[in-house]
Amino acid sequence: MGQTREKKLSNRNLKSQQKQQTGGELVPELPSQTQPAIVLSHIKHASTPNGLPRKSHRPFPSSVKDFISSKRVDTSLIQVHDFGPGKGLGLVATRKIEPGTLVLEEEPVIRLTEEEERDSSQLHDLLQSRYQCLTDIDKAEFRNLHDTKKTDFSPRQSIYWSNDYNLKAPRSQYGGSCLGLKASRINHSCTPNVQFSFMEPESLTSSSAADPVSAESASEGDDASSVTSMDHDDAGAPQNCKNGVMRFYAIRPIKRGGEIVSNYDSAYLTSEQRQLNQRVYYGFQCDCSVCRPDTDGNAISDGRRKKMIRYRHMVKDAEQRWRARAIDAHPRRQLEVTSKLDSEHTMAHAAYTASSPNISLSSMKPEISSIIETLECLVDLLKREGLNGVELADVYSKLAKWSERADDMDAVEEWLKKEHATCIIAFGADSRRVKKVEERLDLLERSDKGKVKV
Ligand SMILES: C[S@@+](CC[C@H](N)C(=O)[O-])C[C@H]1O[C@@H](n2cnc3c(N)ncnc32)[C@H](O)[C@@H]1O
Repeated sequence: MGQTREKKLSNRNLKSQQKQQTGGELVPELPSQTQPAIVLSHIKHASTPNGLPRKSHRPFPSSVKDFISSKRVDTSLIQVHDFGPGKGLGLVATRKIEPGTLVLEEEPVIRLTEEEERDSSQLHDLLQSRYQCLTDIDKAEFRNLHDTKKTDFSPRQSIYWSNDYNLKAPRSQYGGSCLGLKASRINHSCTPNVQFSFMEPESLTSSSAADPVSAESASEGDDASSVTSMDHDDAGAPQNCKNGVMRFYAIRPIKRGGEIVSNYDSAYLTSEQRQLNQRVYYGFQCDCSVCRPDTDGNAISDGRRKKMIRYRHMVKDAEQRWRARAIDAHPRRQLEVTSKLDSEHTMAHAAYTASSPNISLSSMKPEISSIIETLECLVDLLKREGLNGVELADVYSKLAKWSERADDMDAVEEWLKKEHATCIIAFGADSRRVKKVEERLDLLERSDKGKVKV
């Protein structure tokens, strides 16, 4: 059934969607080096390491160490390559890598919570003290990392902000950022072939060692975030093992010698917007296949991205209208299957029920169908752009939610299954997001595809 529907969806005429209204954001943007690079001077690299960067000798907190060793990441899959002046070092595949392969997993050597990041007066001292805790080998590796020479910052901070990954997510208790010595060598592409995710340390000790939902899905329809594409587990407080684990899963086939690339920014930007961000924040000009100006690839991709942005706005607007109506009509009576597990968002997800006196399903059906079609078009565009990671998973999640609103429980199951398959590839079968989708599928099964009363 899935195949047939998928085919049907991808053949839909996109034109009708273009006429619809626009709105806000959908997917939280990806890993990011968030601080602006004001001036870029010549970047001096460490001499090219032979093979992978040296293994960190920093003692891992035990649960992190056990977790990482239990994953058996094949560290021979990637090696450092020098791309020369400008781009500098990067990671390349030593052999063909299939989607769903865990390409890199490491504990960040430095982690800052959002609260720590906020206090700029303390940041210099804080980073200095975190740096001082590193082993001599890690200190040397840190000093050799790429430095965009951010003029407003001390040298340590400049290196940190040139290489950190943003961990902000709507439901993350800690947020902030982190820096991994190996992950820092991953270059950017607007069509990434790996998906970044992050596991808070407490999730590593639980039986379902897991990670979180993406910032996008964590907000379930609250598309305001622009922090993209993370799997983020944030329950409980980091105590003994405070740094968590960074993971990068292949989301597209990577050929032998192919570069490992992640997206530093949102996928929902035109090439002009991306280039501006890259210049201002990261100090480079991307020359990936969809960025090279005056090429067919660039023009086609830009056309798709513009539609993606518009459709995402349409969905966000519809979500806001839905919530406003649902909360007015019936604040707490029912949770949707697709969001039942997001207890924090109970109010926000209170939705239409047949018993609701103020909303009639029939009056909303045309709007619901239109949003479902818009989301289906978004799936098609994301696939054409090769954006097979969190962006795709998040749109499947929304399709399940809107299908439930349409009372089409067969479709809910179908979309949840697609989200499940996508998340296994992008975040790993043991990820928290995969577990959450499995719980939703179980719930659906148990409720015999009916709605679940709270
Ligand atoms: C996190 S570092 C990545 C590793 C870095 N190339 C190195 O030598 O360590 C980010 C920096 O790498 C360079 N970079 C990353 N992606 C690039 C791309 N697609 N094209 C050109 N330079 C890139 C930029 O200088 C950017 O500020």
